[in-house]
Amino acid sequence: MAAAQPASASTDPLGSAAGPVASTSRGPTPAPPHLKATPPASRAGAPLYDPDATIALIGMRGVGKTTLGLIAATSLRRSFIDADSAFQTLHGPISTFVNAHGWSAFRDAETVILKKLLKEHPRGYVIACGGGVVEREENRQLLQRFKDSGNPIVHVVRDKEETVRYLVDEQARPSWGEEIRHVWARRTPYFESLCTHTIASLTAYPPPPSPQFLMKHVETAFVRLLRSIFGFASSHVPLVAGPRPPPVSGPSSGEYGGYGACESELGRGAKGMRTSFVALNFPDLRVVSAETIRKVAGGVDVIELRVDTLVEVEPVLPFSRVGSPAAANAFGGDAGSGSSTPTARRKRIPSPHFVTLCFGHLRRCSPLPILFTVRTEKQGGVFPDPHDDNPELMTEYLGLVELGFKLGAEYMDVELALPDEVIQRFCSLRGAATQVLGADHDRAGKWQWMSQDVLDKYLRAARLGCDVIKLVSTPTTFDSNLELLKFRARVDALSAAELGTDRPIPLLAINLGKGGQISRYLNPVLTPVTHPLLPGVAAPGQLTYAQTQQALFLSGLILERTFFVPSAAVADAFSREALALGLPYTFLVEDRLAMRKIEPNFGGAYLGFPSSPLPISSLPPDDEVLPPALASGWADLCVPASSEPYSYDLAPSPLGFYKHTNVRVLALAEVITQNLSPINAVGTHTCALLVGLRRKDRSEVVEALRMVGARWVYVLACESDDADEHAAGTSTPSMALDPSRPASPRSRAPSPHHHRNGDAPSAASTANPSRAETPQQNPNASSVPYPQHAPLTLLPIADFSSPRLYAKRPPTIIVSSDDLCPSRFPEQLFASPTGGCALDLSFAGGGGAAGGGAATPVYGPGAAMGAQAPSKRGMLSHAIDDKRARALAAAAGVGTGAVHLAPRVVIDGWQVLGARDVQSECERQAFRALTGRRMG
Ligand SMILES: Nc1ncnc2c1ncn2[C@@H]1O[C@H](COP(=O)(O)OP(=O)(O)O)[C@@H](O)[C@H]1O
Ligand SMILES: O=C(O)C1=C[C@@H](OP(=O)(O)O)[C@@H](O)[C@H](O)C1
Repeated sequence: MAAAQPASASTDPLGSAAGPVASTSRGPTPAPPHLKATPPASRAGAPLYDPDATIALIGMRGVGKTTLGLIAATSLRRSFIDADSAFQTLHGPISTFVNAHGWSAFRDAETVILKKLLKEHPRGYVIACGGGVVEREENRQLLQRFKDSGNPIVHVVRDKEETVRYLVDEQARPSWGEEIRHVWARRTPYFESLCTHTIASLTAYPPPPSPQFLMKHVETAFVRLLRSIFGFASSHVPLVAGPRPPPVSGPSSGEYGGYGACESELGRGAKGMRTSFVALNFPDLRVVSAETIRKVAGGVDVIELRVDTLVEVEPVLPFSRVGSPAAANAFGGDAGSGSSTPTARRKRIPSPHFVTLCFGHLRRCSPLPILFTVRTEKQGGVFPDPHDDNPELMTEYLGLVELGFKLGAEYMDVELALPDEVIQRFCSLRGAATQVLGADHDRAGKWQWMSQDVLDKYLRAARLGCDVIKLVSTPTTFDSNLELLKFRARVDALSAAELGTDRPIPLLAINLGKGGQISRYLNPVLTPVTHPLLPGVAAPGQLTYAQTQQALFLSGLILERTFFVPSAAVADAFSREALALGLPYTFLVEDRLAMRKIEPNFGGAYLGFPSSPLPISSLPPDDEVLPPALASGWADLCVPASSEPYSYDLAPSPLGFYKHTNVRVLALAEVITQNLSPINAVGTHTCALLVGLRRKDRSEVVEALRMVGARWVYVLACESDDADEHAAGTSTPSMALDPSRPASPRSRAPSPHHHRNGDAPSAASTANPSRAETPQQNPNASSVPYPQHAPLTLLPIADFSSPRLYAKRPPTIIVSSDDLCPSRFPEQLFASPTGGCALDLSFAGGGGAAGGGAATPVYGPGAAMGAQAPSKRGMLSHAIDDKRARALAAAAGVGTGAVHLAPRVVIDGWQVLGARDVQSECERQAFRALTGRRMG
């Protein structure tokens, strides 16, 4: 196989030949000659891809293209083709073919197949290409044309060492007859330049109890990326008052209950419109624990990945100048200076591979949207300033910024010092997935906030298409902070004609340093904050989230609130959390709803375990009932309906109206999603079984299953509800719950008084995700993910032996309670070869099983509180234990005994969850719904 040459290292990552780029130091400059002029960028929001466009996956051997391709196809409800399998169908095993005919013949045949696949399946498919497909110029051209005709190409990236280890052990694929690292080095530039998107294929860490969950996090991240680039969902945070986009949700997205951000429709009342992000400046994110990331992100809406502060360490090759002064420098002075031989050195600029893995790790650890920032030195960052006489550095810089778009960062920082054309070009890359935050920093303290110059900066950024504008100055006097406030008022008063855009562009404006701290906490849009666990502040004057909240409280901009919770344990855990976040909130265990009448600072009430939820028929008629409560018929959380941003002059309305929801429905959906392995991602064939549930549990679980996207639900020995009666009355064997038909007789549109201050109607904005899906972009598309009205069909059965139960695929979701369970669970119920999620509500639970899934109460209130839910093992978990014991005994060749395995030992893909898992997730959801902040 001839070694093809990689794309020239000087190729412009924005798509044309490299050339000198104007220095960023002189502010906006004419376009560098090599950057094609682009028409003014349209605003973010429109997807760049047809909703049905076929996706191609490329990447090295063994990185997970086939595995992820299957997952994507299942989740997006498309067909999947593996190009290697297509080859084998035609020519037999690849190894045999290569051994008999050589690599060149293999590549010829591969080209024929690739051409055919890309030509014949431009829509509705996911195609995993062979790892060596980029070796041939002809194939690269085929892929380039495929990309040019509007198809996404995703580069799958896995840790280099891990992949090499895997490939060294792997015997099935034919040998290249060449060092793996050489092949890697040659192909990587091709993959990086051909792809439109990049996904980090990380392995779960710590290792999950079941191998089926090794790639659960990648599945969630990958499906999230695909859904955002096709415009099916968005995790952007509402930054200005007004209508909100539909929430992120849907099968396998793992993000039920609203946005990836901490915003929740209910909690917004207590939080107001202020948003913030935490600036992560760890040198190597890959080694930061998920727990640390969760803690530092407590309360904030967005996480910033500071790419310029990342430090990549690479091995020093034997022929490098070990021990030389240069090597010592490279180690920052603490290596190579003595007699010890250095084995690694710091790379000046992190590689795309390293940045991709850091980004993937962040995705693995947090559902929050990511702001991707490559800050240059001139703007207060660490990335060496790209100069016009250093085109290679400029190419690296622009390449790193472009990588953020490819990774699907929700927000991309683009420095306004770049020329117009470059900014517009970046804006044209964002599609629906990304918003551009144009940033400019006055490090020298020259700006006058009320000068025309500064206004012009804002107007230019708006004209170029930025979605958020960040202006940062260095104050010389305290008055500069007052000037900044006036500047904000001036911007707010701009007319559409002056702005040149159809909507206001959110402004993040702050002053640096101690003298500017007041401007930080008063800033309403995406205030950057730090955290004591970070290596240091990312910019002078940064405050912690808790400090900003305390300062806002002292300024009268956050009001004290009293919330009512069901137990002392919950009150204790929530109070500790509020204290850590600097919130002036009190949590009391009192007689629930009655308190809202007499407590002047009433912020909300949660009626979780051991309280009982309220039937919605008992709620005051003018209160608003949100979909999870409306559909299930039960409400377990309420907050004042008023959603004004809180302020000293806007009193809360304790005697006003209230909004009610059911956080248990959200928690059930979350627990089920997090505990289904990727291969069981909910699809058209997913079957669920409900056994022995009381009316309330049953209706909550059914609603959660509908949110998750389940289609077929068997119901055995459950208390009936209206739906059953309806089904019995019409003697239909199954009953499709039309999402447009409320499951409860109580159905009303929220009354107008709930939507003061230009807020979107909350029922619409928290509408059940399956209803809120918006695949309308192309109603004629042959395969549109997540049909808007995908019905959930209830299939009543009389007992476990009902032939109906075995007519379709075996259930992969089983929810049971011993209360009404008629008999023992037969083993054949667990026939799903890929296991499933067993939720036994009569079982306390082992604290979640999905390796870091949301149901794992290793942190937060669930862990602290220790649920007082049922302590015995329920019949469902017993049955799975017995099945495992029999399987183990059979494998060991001995008779079965009463072997009971620890709940976290999973040998067959079945994840057993209990009441405690649901309860701790309920509490996380409740904290978020009450306070508007995610727990840290
Ligand atoms: N991120 C990952 N974590 C754990 N295992 C992985 C990961 N990516 C791939 N694998 C495993 O490596 C093997 C090769 O994956 P595969 O999808 O066939 O790769 P490719 O199609 O890119 O050659 C499979 O057994 C897969 O489960
Ligand atoms: O790297 C390569 O040259 C190859 C990779 C394989 O695809 P996968 O990456 O899917 O294993 C397969 O096409 C063939 O063995 C050649």
